[in-house]
Amino acid sequence: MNDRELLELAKQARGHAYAPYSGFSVGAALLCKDGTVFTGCNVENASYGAAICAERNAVSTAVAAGYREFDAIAIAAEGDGCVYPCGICLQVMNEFSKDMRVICQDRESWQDFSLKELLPKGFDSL
Ligand SMILES: O=c1ccn([C@H]2C[C@H](O)[C@@H](CO)O2)c(=O)[nH]1
Ligand SMILES: [Zn+2]
Repeated sequence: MNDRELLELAKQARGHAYAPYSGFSVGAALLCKDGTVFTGCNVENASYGAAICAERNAVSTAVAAGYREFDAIAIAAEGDGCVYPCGICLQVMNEFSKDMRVICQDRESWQDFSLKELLPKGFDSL
């Protein structure tokens, strides 16, 4: 699974987004170290604070299936330009795979970051 293919799965997942309040649909595709892929979309709620981002949805789905080691996550958001994961999602990724990569759609292409680059000093109580 290369970055382009992973991003394509993120775009497909974006089609399932439930975002009637923000109107901002996001999809994510999470590549596990063994090659398994989990996807997620943002799911909003009438109680706005109950919304979950696409990235955390994908990570939670993977963890619930017994996967905790991730290689990369691709993110496809609405509109033009690069959308980076929010701080909470970065922190959640940091919990499981500090060395993972973050691939953000940017128009017809993408940008590739390390998680460390986007969250240089994540909280860790261990
Ligand atoms: O990286 C991001 C940024 C935002 N959102 C969602 C949360 C909310 O539903 C909507 C607007 O912030 O987009 C994501 O899923 N991922
Ligand atoms: Zn988030």
